Amino acid sequence: MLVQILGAERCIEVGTYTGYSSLAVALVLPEGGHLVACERDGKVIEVAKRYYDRAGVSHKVDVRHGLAADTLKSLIQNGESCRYDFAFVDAEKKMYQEYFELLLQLVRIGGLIVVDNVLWHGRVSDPLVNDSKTLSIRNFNENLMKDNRVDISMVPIGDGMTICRKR
Ligand SMILES: C[S@@+](CC[C@H](N)C(=O)[O-])C[C@H]1O[C@@H](n2cnc3c(N)ncnc32)[C@H](O)[C@@H]1O
Repeated sequence: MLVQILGAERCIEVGTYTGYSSLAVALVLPEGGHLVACERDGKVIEVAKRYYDRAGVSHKVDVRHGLAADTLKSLIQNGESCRYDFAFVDAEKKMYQEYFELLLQLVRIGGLIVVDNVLWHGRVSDPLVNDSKTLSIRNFNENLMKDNRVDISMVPIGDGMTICRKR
């Protein structure tokens, strides 16, 4: 829905797994739309590709096998800064701040970066839970609150999702 409301044509997904959320994006992209799907696990990529084929959206999805941060850096190096409308982050939790910094370069002003699992099953608000993933997401959330490069809205449904709009 966010992709449709935004009229997005160029999107990025960080963490694709078997393709559920990327398929949701690809299905609402216009025919000439483009989704870069970042995934490190070759086996799940094969599953995702089967679903893209079955849904008739393979021509819209550019699957990049490898570490997502490397893929995002290569997009920046290829001159694609500010050329994306929408990004969805759903991969390695300890890397959220780094993904966000890279995506902030790739997304245009007014574009969205949507970050999944920001409540981390409630652990971020429990001071007794201090494992490394929880700390990373908690710090990421705290940084985002003070970040004047974006407007944010934390949506407390499911495992929590923060919508960030680049200023
Ligand atoms: C929660 S799943 C993604 C689910 C998917 N977005 C969906 O909703 O259908 C997270 C995925 O991120 C991938 N992943 C984790 N760390 C990664 C990294 N550093 N680079 C690329 N992919 C990564 C995992 O292999 C896994 O498939």
